[in-house]
Amino acid sequence: MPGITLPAFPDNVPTHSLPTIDFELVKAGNQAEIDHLWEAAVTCGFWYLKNHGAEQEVTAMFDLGAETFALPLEEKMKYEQGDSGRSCGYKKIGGNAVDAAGLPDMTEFLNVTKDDVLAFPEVVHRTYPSTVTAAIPSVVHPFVCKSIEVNNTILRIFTQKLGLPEGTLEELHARDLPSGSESRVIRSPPMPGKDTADRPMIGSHTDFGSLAFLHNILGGLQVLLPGETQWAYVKPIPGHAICNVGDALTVFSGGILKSAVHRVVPPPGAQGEYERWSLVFFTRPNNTQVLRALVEDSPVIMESVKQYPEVVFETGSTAEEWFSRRTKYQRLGNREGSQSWAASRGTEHNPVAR
Ligand SMILES: O=C(O)CCC(=O)C(=O)O
Ligand SMILES: [Fe+2]
Repeated sequence: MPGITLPAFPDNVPTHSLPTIDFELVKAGNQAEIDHLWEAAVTCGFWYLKNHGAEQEVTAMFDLGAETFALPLEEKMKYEQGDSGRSCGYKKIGGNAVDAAGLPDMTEFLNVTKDDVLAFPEVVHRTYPSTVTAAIPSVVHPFVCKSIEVNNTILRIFTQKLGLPEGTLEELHARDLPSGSESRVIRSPPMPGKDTADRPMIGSHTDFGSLAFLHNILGGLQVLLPGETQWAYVKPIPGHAICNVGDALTVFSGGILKSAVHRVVPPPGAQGEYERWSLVFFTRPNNTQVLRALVEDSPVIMESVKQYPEVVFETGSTAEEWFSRRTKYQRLGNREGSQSWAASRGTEHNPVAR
């Protein structure tokens, strides 16, 4: 729970030493830091981001999450995301599978779309619990705007580094066009002494969209970096966000940007005695954008695609269809066997993304 003293992250578990990028330097155009960011994105697909300037907005979102998750389950269920493939709204603990066998997840989610927040009080996709509605202007809107600023700065750099015409990735993630971009607050109950491999709380996955701007307090996030076979934790560092590349950027870039597989397991050591909270802003492409490598727009991407003849970068899916399919088949309400898990997969099978 935010605001109380928590045990330290243990020093005897395998932990990634991810690169740390200074957002202030990146924003100011510091070439060495921009190169550092690029290196992280094309190797690990994960990095820490410091000096992002969103601390206050993050704290306010955690408070809103605590207020909302404290509502009676019956009230929260009035805003359930449902089985149609729509992500926005509430997801109860156990609503999703974490593996092909259909083991239920151990997290509750509150997903609020960028479109509903920016258009408020107009409703674009759906309504939310009263706590959220009351806080959209003062809490959710500032968090969404800060997150968009951070992620769009990164997209601008990727556009340049990929040799794409100016504005390309920013236009594919337009602030004012409908998309699956959303903020997510996550809470998991304490799980003391659980064997981590047996009991993921969020199953192994690649992110469905383009970029995640993640804030977590306790450990539990584990990443399988490209080319590695051993899971290792990402240790939360106060004031540092964790950023990662999702499937859509891997596809647009013809495999240059890496969408790494990750999962959430119970917090390690004494941290397992506590509730785990995290907050994410996901930037996802415009709904109508087809997910395919941008080969016509960049010789660098064209070359990359040629290097991976076994990988299909023509998904034949719009961003909306991709997102909806993955969301839908994770839901236990849609489960018909292990093929449902397979239907929820993105680039996890893809040797470039791994
Ligand atoms: O809670 C975390 O640390 C990660 C959550 C995550 O990977 C997701 O929601 O996609
Ligand atoms: Fe994720």
